[in-house]
Amino acid sequence: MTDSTASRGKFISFEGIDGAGKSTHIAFVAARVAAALEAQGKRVVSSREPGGTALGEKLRELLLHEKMHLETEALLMFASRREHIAQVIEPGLQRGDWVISDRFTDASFAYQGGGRGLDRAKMEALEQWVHPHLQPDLTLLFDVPLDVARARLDASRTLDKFEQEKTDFFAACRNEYLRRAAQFPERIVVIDSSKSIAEIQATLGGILDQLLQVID
Ligand SMILES: Nc1ncnc2c1ncn2[C@@H]1O[C@H](COP(=O)(O)OP(=O)(O)O)[C@@H](O)[C@H]1O
Ligand SMILES: Cc1cn([C@H]2C[C@H](O)[C@@H](COP(=O)(O)OP(=O)(O)O)O2)c(=O)[nH]c1=O
Repeated sequence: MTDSTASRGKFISFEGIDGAGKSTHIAFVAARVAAALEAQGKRVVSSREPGGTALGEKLRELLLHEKMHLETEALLMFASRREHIAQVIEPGLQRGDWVISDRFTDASFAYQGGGRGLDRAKMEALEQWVHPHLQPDLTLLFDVPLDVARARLDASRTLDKFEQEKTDFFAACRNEYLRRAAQFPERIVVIDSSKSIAEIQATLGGILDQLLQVID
């Protein structure tokens, strides 16, 4: 938990390697939470990283399409995040709204740390600098075997810079995500995303019911 005051909203992040099915489930979760919050006059704020603010979306465009030094990439991810926290996440949580973010810092550990090999100590320093007192209340980690993710990606869209990476890269990202899930089991819930969309939604419904009990 990030805060003990009753009126503060909750922060949920979505994570997983590209093609795991994360985007497919965000609208479902947002609608479910919004329906539960309506009676209190609270809202769901859906956002994403990199991005989520006007500046962050410009950084996203660069990050997803330009080649750059690994450390530049990590710094820009955290620059986008800093803006996102200041403009969207913290104000939303303080209003009592629930904030749902398509990716947060676990993605930097997975992609820049695991995938690209940036020293974990540097990632931890950035995390401490940018959000020393903020963590998601819940992180949903959509996990699938690499071949399943690749087949889904190839069938669904034109690939960006990250999505064009090779199997080894995604294997390292996935390992780092799973390492983080083992390190923070109270925050990160691993969802078996090789199941059908209906089965996954049933699992998500159960997880949300538990989290939503706190506002009943
Ligand atoms: N559980 C699932 N079973 C079958 N196909 C899925 C499942 N989840 C997602 N997909 C499909 O896989 C593709 C990639 O899903 P998406 O949600 O965009 O992944 P991500 O956001 O994790 O990159 C989409 O075409 C989506 O419809
Ligand atoms: C937030 C974040 C994203 N990324 C990468 C992961 C994704 O490949 C990409 C964009 O994420 P995403 O929005 O999930 O892509 P899409 O809209 O195509 O589903 O940015 C990082 O490398 N580090 C980060 O810190």
